[in-house]
Amino acid sequence: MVGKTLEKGILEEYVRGILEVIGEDPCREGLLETPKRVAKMYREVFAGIGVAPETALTTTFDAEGYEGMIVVKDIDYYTFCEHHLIPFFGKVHIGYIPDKQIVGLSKFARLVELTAQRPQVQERMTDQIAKAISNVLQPKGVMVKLAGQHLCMCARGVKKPGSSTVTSVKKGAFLESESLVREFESNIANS
Ligand SMILES: Nc1nc2c(ncn2[C@@H]2O[C@H](COP(=O)(O)OP(=O)(O)OP(=O)(O)O)[C@@H](O)[C@H]2O)c(=O)[nH]1
Ligand SMILES: [Zn+2]
Repeated sequence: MVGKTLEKGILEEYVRGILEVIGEDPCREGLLETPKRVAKMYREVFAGIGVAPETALTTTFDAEGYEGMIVVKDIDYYTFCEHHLIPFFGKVHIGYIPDKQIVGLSKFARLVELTAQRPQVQERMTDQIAKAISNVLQPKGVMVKLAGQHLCMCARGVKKPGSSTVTSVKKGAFLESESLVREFESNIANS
């Protein structure tokens, strides 16, 4: 984890260095506390590095024969693009069909948070969420969809603020049944 591998003060020094090389004066009043704040922020937003996504999925219950689809949608996420270290953010939608186990609903939001707390690409984050659910619950099927706005495409570079990226991963029954995919899509479209 970030806090463990970085000696105290090193991150602050690096941030001060960046301020210097971009032509700023790290000693001016407005920037004096900035290295400390940025170091604190990095410890917070990258706290998931080295932590297995599966660890978010505690508190499982017996499915008690429930055979329907469970959809948790519109889970907000904010993460950092690993190419530019600026945010991308959006919504996660998760659907699964349990076999023997279900999980506490809030744990999906915890799973999303944990996968977001590391430098990411949207495809990998989608995959990590689907794999963790698959590994822990061994459901009949799972589908995960992410919508993302990448500041590296909006605020710099190609500068296309309206663009968004959609990624999805299907496992098990969702790979075999178009109607399950349609049910998932219609659940996330309707509120
Ligand atoms: N597939 C994928 N690409 C991403 C993601 N986040 C950022 N990228 C892309 O990563 C690429 C990095 O391209 P490079 O050519 O190495 O970097 P760059 O010169 O800064 O590229 P531009 O963004 O085109 O200015 C860019 O095309 C980004 O749009 C992501 O989550 N998934
Ligand atoms: Zn980027």
